[in-house]
Amino acid sequence: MTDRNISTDSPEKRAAGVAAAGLVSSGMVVGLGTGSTVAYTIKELGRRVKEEGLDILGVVTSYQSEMLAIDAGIRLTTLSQNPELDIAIDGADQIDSGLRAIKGGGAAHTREKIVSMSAKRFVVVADESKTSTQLGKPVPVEVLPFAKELTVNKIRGLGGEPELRSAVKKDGPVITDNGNFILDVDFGVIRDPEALALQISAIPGVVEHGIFCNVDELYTGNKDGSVKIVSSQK
Ligand SMILES: O=C[C@H](O)[C@H](O)[C@H](O)COP(=O)(O)O
Repeated sequence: MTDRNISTDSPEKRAAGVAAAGLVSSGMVVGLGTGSTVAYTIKELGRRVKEEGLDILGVVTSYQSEMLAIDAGIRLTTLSQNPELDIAIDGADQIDSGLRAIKGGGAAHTREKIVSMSAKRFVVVADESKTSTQLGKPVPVEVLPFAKELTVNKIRGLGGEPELRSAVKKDGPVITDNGNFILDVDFGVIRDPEALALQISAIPGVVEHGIFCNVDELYTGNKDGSVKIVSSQK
């Protein structure tokens, strides 16, 4: 389990998050992801708004990124007002050598996917621990509470072992920002992420899963402050 605390300092996450903020310039509409790595991007964008007069609009992906962006002084807009974003920047829980990612460790992947798919360019920021040759972490799947039993059975039919995500400081399940449940599904090593993504999406009651096949660039931060940039071959 990675540290999700946005107050704990991490040089690797900071290096990646701050470097990716450098892709943003005045006039852009920017998708602001969720989590402890992109929190550095949001804070850096806020610093540039205050100190350099950077003029941007942000579209948030969760209550967490909304609160951070407001604290940072970033003006916000909505997808209804700005359906096409110039760039979206976000973290990941795992990312493979083909830039396929698993997201949703913070249960925000549904809005994150909508925002990333609305952007001309989708950049993931991560520390080295997130990179892997193949995906194999549990896949978060947001499901309608009404459909829990059906989705659990159908996911088992795909070879996955689902576990209802429990809340830490509340009795019972995690309730997402959209009012739904999260199933964390262990599929073992995922040999064909694109195919699995389509199969999960086809289950009635699934709102969205955490497999992302639309990453354009990956910024990986290292402890020495250096950042490795990899672009998709698409
Ligand atoms: O739901 C949460 C998101 O997908 C996060 O972007 C992901 O879990 C990575 O978070 P962190 O940067 O804190 O590891």
